[in-house]
Amino acid sequence: MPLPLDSPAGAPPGAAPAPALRVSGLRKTYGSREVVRGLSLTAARGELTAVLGPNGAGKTTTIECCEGLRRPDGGSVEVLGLDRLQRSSDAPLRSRVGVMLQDGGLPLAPRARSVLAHVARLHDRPVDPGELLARLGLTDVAATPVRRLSGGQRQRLALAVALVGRPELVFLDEPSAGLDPQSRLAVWDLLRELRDGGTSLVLTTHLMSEAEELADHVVIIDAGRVVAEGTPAELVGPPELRVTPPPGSSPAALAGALTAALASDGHLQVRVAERWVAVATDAPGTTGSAVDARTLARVATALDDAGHHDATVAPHRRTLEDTFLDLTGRQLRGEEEPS
Ligand SMILES: Nc1ncnc2c1ncn2[C@@H]1O[C@H](COP(=O)(O)OP(=O)(O)OP(=O)(O)O)[C@@H](O)[C@H]1O
Repeated sequence: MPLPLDSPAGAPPGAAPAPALRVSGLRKTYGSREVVRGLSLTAARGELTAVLGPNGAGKTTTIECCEGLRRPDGGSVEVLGLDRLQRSSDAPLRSRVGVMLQDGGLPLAPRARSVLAHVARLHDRPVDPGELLARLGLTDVAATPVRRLSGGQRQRLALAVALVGRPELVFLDEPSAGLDPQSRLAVWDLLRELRDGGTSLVLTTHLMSEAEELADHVVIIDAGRVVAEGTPAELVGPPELRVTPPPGSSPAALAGALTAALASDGHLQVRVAERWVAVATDAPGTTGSAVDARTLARVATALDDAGHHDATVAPHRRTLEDTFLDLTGRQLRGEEEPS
């Protein structure tokens, strides 16, 4: 059932509005520990921006500074063109920005329907609460007190609360954490629909699949700093072949042979990893997720010519996980990926 979630309230007419969010040189210290260390990012209007990073990277702290819930120790935060650090911005932003907190932040005693209806009444042009509950699969528990809802149901109610005022910009902190795969896909569909209707969304996640599936722009953070940003395709890079030497042989010798044999092709890059050699191609037209047949044939011939008949060659579709590993030497994931 499509919901009239598009055309956010109060979107300014005319050209070139300020970005949805602009963070510059953000710093936040807890005690003597600086957990956000000069972080800068921009989220464009009408796009879904994902702030991706491992547990403890500083995602929640950053987003809470953007929501006005935490005061940074340094830097600036501009939300929909307004200085978020000025108290005078609180009132104008309240109706234009939706916030979904990581722990839900919901009152526990009232029924789910009453919570949403109450928030709807605070807005000029709310989405119909009943439709929103239905869309998020909460109709059956509409009369249930919040304290009796499951974790996933509370999570979806918190999302409904963030969306009911038809905000121009929505901040979502780990929106699909704790959801079963079916609910997660329903939430993803809703977020895509909002984005397609012109709403700006900024979400934090440590699920690389969530960032890859949903985001127009991904900002990867680690230890309080931005380590890379771009579209998922830019960050993931071209597809590659993984050439693995037989057990006991080092990939370095294989990489040397492949580098020499493929040097004449400026589109092929050879990179040695711990257990394999990666060959990537950025030849024009390589936009798919698989290495083309010509590159595969070139690599096979190069291996034969160099006498490495026992190496195995397999295509590898890179993910943001690979990018994070390349950048930091560590794994990104800490939670199960959706099936
Ligand atoms: N109120 C606080 N007081 C002290 N330390 C804090 C506080 N809030 C967060 N931290 C610490 O700051 C660091 C960054 O936390 P933050 O919650 O911002 O990271 P995160 O990337 O959102 O992690 P997660 O994915 O686990 O939520 C962590 O080491 C955390 O323990």
